[in-house]
Amino acid sequence: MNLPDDFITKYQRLLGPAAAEFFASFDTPSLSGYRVNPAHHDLPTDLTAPETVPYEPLGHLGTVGGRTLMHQSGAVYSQEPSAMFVGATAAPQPGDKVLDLCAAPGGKTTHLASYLQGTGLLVTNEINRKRVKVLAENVERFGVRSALILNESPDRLSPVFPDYFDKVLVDAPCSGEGMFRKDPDAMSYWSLDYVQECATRQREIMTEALKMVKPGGQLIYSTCTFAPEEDEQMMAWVLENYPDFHLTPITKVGGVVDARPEWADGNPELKKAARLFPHLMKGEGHFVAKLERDAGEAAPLHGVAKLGTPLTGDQRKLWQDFAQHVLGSNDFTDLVTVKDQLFAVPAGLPNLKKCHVFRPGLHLGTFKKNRFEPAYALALASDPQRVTQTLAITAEQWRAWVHGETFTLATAPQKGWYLLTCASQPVGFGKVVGTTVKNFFPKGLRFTVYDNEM
Ligand SMILES: C[S@@+](CC[C@H](N)C(=O)[O-])C[C@H]1O[C@@H](n2cnc3c(N)ncnc32)[C@H](O)[C@@H]1O
Repeated sequence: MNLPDDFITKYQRLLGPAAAEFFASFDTPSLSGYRVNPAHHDLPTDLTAPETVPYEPLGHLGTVGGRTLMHQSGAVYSQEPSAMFVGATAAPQPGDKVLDLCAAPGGKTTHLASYLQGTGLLVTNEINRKRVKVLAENVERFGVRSALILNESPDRLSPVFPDYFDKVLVDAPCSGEGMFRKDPDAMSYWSLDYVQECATRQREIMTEALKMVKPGGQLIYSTCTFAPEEDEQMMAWVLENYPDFHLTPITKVGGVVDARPEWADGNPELKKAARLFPHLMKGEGHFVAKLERDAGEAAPLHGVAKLGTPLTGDQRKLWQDFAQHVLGSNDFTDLVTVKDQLFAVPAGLPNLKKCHVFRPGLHLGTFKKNRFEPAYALALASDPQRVTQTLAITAEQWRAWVHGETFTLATAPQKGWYLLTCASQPVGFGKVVGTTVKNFFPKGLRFTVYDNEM
C-alpha cells in the first residue's frame, strides 16, 4: 500500500524498530467480523461456530452478506473486530442511562443495546442529517427497544442532559488511519494538518460530552486512528483540564496493549487507555480510553420531555386489540402518537427543548382510519417465541418478501396480521387474506436476492 510520506516519517519516529511490522500490516488483508444479536434464538451454527473475538463473546471473525436472512432479520451486525473493543469496554449494565454521542451508522450503538437488553435508556445521537437515517435503519434492524434517536450537535445536548448519563460514549470523528487498510480512499484526505483539525473538533465535542456524565459515571472515548494528537494527547488534555475525571484501567487481551504516555505529556496514568494495532491483534486499529467522574451531586434536571400526543380512546383500543390478539402481550407502557404514528417512548426524560428528535422511541405502527398497521421496527424487536400469531415462511418465500412481492400459502390460516419468521428469525409483519400474504416489507429497504446468494 502507498502510505503517505508524512505518515511513514511520523510512525517511523514514534514506533522505532516496530514501525516495519506496523507498515507491513497495511499490505495484509483487512479483517472482517460480525456480532450476533443476543436477543435472537436458534441461530445457525455457521454463524455461531467461527472463531470468537477474544474480548467480545458476541463477536466472531468472518463476513455475513448484506442481502442474507441473518442480516435482514437483525440476527447480526457486521463490525470489524477492533471496533468491538469499544462496546466491550463501555459494557453498560441493564438499566443504565447511556448516551452514544457520535453514533452513525450504529455499530457501537447496537453493541451498547445488546448490553442493555432492552432496559434502561439509550440516547443515540448523530449530528449529520443523512447519516442519522442510516443510524435509525440499523437501530430498527437490530430490534433495539429502548432508544431515543436524536439529530443534534453536542453543544445543544449538554444543556438538556447535565450530569445525566451513567455512560457516555464519544466515538469521535477522527483522521481514520485505522481505516487505511480497509478503505484506501481514507488516505486521500489525510494530512498532518487534518490530524490537527480532528483534534480541535474532538476537544470541542469532549467539552460538551463531559458535562453530560453524571457524578460517578463514565465516559468512553474512542477513535479509529493511531495519531497521538487524537488519542493520548486528547486524554492528557482532559486530565489536565477536568480534575474531577480520571482514567480507569481497561482489561487488555488478544493483543490489545497499553497506550503510550511518552506520546503525550508522559503522565503514567495514560497507560490505562488501550491501543489496538493491526500488527499486534486481529483488527484494523483503535484507541479506547475509559474516564470516570468523581462522585458528587448532580445538577437538577429541568422539565419533562414531551415526545408526542397521548392516544385517543379509539387508538388505545385498536392498539390493545392488536397487542392482545397478535402479540399476545403488551410490554409497552409509555405510548404516544406523532401524527398517525404510534411509538413506545422512554419515560422520565428531561425537557428536550428544541432538540431535533429523529425517532422518539420504538415505532409500533400506524393508525389508519379504523385500523392499525404494525411497524417493521416492532416486528424486528419482537421475540417470535413470545408472539401469538407467527407464520413460518420458507427461504424462497423470504426472497419474495424482501423483494416486495405477495406470496401464496398452501392452506389458508385465520385472516389477520402475522409475525413472519424464516429459520426462526423475525422478518416483518405480513397480512394474511385467504392464502395470500400481503407484502408490508418497507419500500425503501427492498432488495433482490440472486440465485447464487441463496
Ligand atoms: C467514527 S464515526 C461514528 C461511528 C459509530 N460510532 C459506529 O460505531 O458506527 C463519527 C461520527 O461523528 C459524527 N460527527 C462529525 N462531526 C461531529 C461533531 N462536531 N459532533 C458530533 N459528531 C460529529 C460523524 O458524522 C460520524 O457519524
